[in-house]
Amino acid sequence: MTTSLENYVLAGSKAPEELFERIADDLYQRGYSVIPAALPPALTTRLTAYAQEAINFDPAGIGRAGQYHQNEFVRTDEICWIQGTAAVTTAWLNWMDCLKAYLNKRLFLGLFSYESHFAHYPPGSFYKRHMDAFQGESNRVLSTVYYLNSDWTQDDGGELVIYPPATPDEAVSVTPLAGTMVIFLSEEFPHEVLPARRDRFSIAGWFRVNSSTAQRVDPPR
Ligand SMILES: O=C(O)CCC(=O)C(=O)O
Ligand SMILES: [Fe+2]
Repeated sequence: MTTSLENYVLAGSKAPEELFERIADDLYQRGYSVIPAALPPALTTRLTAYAQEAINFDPAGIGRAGQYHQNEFVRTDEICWIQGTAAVTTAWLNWMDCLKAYLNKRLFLGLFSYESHFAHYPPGSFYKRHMDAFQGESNRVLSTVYYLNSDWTQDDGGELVIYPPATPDEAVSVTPLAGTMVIFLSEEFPHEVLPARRDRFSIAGWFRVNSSTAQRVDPPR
């Protein structure tokens, strides 16, 4: 009998405490974490197939609601926001929700919601060096990237390069191989995506704190 993916993440097993602890520890010590084979392999396989076969992508833009625009000098990927309407995306959101609960308990981060999108970088695409959030301007606290590319080799390019603020010369380069998860403090780490020679698939996401005010209510995505 096959267990459904929702059950796997919701009830089939406990949250992977050891893994979550390692992420919490990395974030506390140095502000970022790179974890190979992070999710259950069956879930990674399903997410990979879903990204490559089941969704329609739109060109990505930059900036927030009012100032949103497309700029192909900065980024040339295409994206699709995740709503959790399929079993496989529900399982993804459940896993990230478990991580959110753990990080809140362990590091008192006060994370409130999580938003994420699939991304597709066709060959030659890139995302120039940027920050995901600027101090005081955004409620994005943690950035996450999860890769969905089987058999990715160094010759395929498409590395994520993150620049630790204390040691900008010691850039960290991550191969976007399926199963690798990267998490970093959104306001601290400039980063970029180098051009890839193959189609490159991933899920980019952000944990946010609640910044609802009397004027504006933060929608949980
Ligand atoms: O795909 C990646 O490696 C990073 C993507 C990214 O930086 C973003 O979407 O903001
Ligand atoms: Fe980014």
